[in-house]
Amino acid sequence: MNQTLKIGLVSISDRASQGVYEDKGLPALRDWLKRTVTTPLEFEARLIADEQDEIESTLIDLVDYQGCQLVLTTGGTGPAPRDVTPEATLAVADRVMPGFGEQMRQISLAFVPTAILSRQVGVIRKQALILNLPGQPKAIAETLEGLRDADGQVKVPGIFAAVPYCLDLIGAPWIDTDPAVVKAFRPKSAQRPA
Ligand SMILES: Nc1ncnc2c1ncn2[C@@H]1O[C@H](COP(=O)(O)OP(=O)(O)OP(=O)(O)O)[C@@H](O)[C@H]1O
Ligand SMILES: Nc1nc2c(c(=O)[nH]1)N[C@H]1C(S)=C(S)[C@@H](COP(=O)(O)O)O[C@H]1N2
Repeated sequence: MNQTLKIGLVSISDRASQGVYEDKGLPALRDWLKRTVTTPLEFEARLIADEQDEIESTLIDLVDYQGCQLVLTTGGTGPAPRDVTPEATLAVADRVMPGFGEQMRQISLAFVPTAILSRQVGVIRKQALILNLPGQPKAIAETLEGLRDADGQVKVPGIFAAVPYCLDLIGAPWIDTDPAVVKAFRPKSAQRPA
């Protein structure tokens, strides 16, 4: 039996948190994960404003008190004065994982030239991997899943391909993915017999 992976989902948006528009971040994150991860999942979701203190306390609560092993944020990664998600994420980090931000910007350039405006970061805090995704709801699937050509061949791998092995290395529960969405990559030595 696979253990349940506990995932924190954080939508960071001034307007969605005030009810000016409907939040599409949390449903997009939840739907994508449900159709991709084939092992048991449990979610803790939060919708908050672009306030650095609130983002930091939410991340600390999800990791330290709720026991999440993976936390995905959406929103607040751009250059506008109220975009402070990367600062809050770095403030609670034990270690930075620069490859995630680099790869997300690389993937996103295949979709929009403004990809370089996202300052998104990936970090580890205690037992958890925390990843910032851009706020555009469509950017969630784009960055996690990557880009395919018309024949369905992967042109740019999404970052989620590296998440299962990263979770193994930090002691989180084993997860499997549907290869039709994302093929998880693990080195041979880390694979389980089929
Ligand atoms: N949680 C969300 N739900 C629905 N749409 C969103 C959400 N977050 C962002 N968007 C959409 O993506 C666009 C770009 O996102 P961005 O994070 O830059 O928003 P913003 O301009 O900082 O505003 P806000 O923080 O009020 O959402 C927004 O203008 C909005 O159309
Ligand atoms: N995959 C993807 N990445 C993207 C985008 C997008 O639409 N798709 N939008 C870009 C834009 S326009 C901005 S300003 C930055 C930061 O967005 P955020 O402030 O909503 O996090 O993400 C960028 N990265």
